[in-house]
Amino acid sequence: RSLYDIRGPAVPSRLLGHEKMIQTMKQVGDLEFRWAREFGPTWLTQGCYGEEKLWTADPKALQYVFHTSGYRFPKSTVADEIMKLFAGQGILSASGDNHQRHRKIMNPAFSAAQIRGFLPIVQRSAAQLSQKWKDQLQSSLTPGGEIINVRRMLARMTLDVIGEVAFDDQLGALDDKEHELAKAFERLFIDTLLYPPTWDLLFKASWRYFPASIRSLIKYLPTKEYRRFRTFLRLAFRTGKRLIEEKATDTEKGSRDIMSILVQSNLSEDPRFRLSETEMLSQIATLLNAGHDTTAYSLTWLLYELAKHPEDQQKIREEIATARARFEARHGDDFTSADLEAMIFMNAVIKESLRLHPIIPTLARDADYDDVLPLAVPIETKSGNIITEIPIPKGTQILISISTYNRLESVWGEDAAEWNPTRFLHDEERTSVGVFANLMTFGGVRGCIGWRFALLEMQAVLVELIERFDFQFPEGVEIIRLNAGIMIPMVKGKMQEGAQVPLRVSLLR
Ligand code: HEM
Repeated sequence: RSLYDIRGPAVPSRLLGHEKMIQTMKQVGDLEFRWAREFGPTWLTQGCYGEEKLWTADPKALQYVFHTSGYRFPKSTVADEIMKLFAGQGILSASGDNHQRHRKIMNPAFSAAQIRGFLPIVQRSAAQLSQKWKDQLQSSLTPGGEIINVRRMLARMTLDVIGEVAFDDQLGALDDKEHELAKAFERLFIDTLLYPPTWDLLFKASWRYFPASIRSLIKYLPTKEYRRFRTFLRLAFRTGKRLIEEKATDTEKGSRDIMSILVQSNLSEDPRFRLSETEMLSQIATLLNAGHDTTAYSLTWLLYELAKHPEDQQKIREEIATARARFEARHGDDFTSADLEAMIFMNAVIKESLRLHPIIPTLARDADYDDVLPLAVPIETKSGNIITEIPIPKGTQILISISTYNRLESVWGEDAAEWNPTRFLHDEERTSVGVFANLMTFGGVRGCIGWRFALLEMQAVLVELIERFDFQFPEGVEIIRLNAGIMIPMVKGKMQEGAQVPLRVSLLR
């Protein structure tokens, strides 16, 4: 027990350690923020069966785990198996050389030039969403706008967008209230990962002791959580099969969608390293999943913050108006990605929202070797020593608290817990585009492959919505942030209604 000297909160249960309290905490970050204040940005908790779990939000430790050490910190067994449950055998759950093989085949589809080409698709879908809200508001008899759960239509819009950019397919989720795939996504993580029962905590903690052959049976468990994952993946694979078949018969288009490039990239690969059919289907499930809900939730948090800060909303509107005037003089079709990039204040707002609301608040990694974790912020151990590095034996479970890192005063200043987009206007490094990659995913060998696209989508959708609508935060509503692996916004007291952010939306033009 080499970590015994690291301080951490008192253990509430010998069997469950801190696991139950962490999984049932009222809001994302509540416990971590408190523990980071008490122990510094690195501390120790106990998992089930007395396992040690090292938590860190330390900048140097994060840099080491995600960047310097390459593949030495693979995803934890539980994270890995959960990814398999909702995304099959794709890039999300591949590790080491296998991950490199997946990434090499996928990379060409995510180049900056390729992504820029998707802007008109995003702009079209954003305009379609905005038309829907406009119709609703124009037919409404309520003066002063309508209360709209912005999360719902944003999720449908981003699903349509990923359908078109990834597969050149019209999924039609915005137009169809009963859309099968959109509905299957709606509560997926709430039904499967939010507030896991005690038996499931104990069960998951045992996975790391099972051989892979036994773990491959997890998906067949007859409980409602695992059944839900199963039916979802079956639907995603069915959709994937349809998309692949349509692609096989549709030879004329010379499509530039992500999947077509991926297929070409796979075919030009040495046959020994090509993706198999199951891996290809898994990649489709992955793109459908990672490529839409993440952006939809991030956009939802953005509108939430802008509704709470009308002065910043107005500033963005003015920035867009100035850019629009310039652009009209130029007689372009619509804003280009360079125009979106040049909206300095809007981009600062996007960064600030991603910082305060990282939709993947924690990442779980295991040390694959005996190692030494370096720290930027020294911590005091139980025995009273001040240390700047922690020796960690192979197998150590490490939880990276992104939500805590994003609010560390040592990194962000005294107002780290507060909304202040101007923090990103001050220095060169913080205003650069690369900061987005860091804020979303920390980069490294397995950083988010879709961050450039997500950013483009957030920029284009925000421009469309802020130009046309005013967003206000309704009185008497409190939004809470729940952790279902992904951070879900819900209305306090109305959790049974699922993910939502209701805002008062009114039409500007
Ligand atoms: C605001 C939106 C997004 C956020 C916050 C986000 C966040 C993340 C994070 C934190 C990871 C790392 C997960 C881990 O290490 O366990 C990741 C990986 C990934 N993301 Fe995103 N993502 C977003 C949008 C997208 C989009 C739009 C796509 C696809 C079009 C995408 C595809 C992926 C893929 C394929 C991976 C796995 C990469 C790998 O393992 O090499 N993401 N994302």
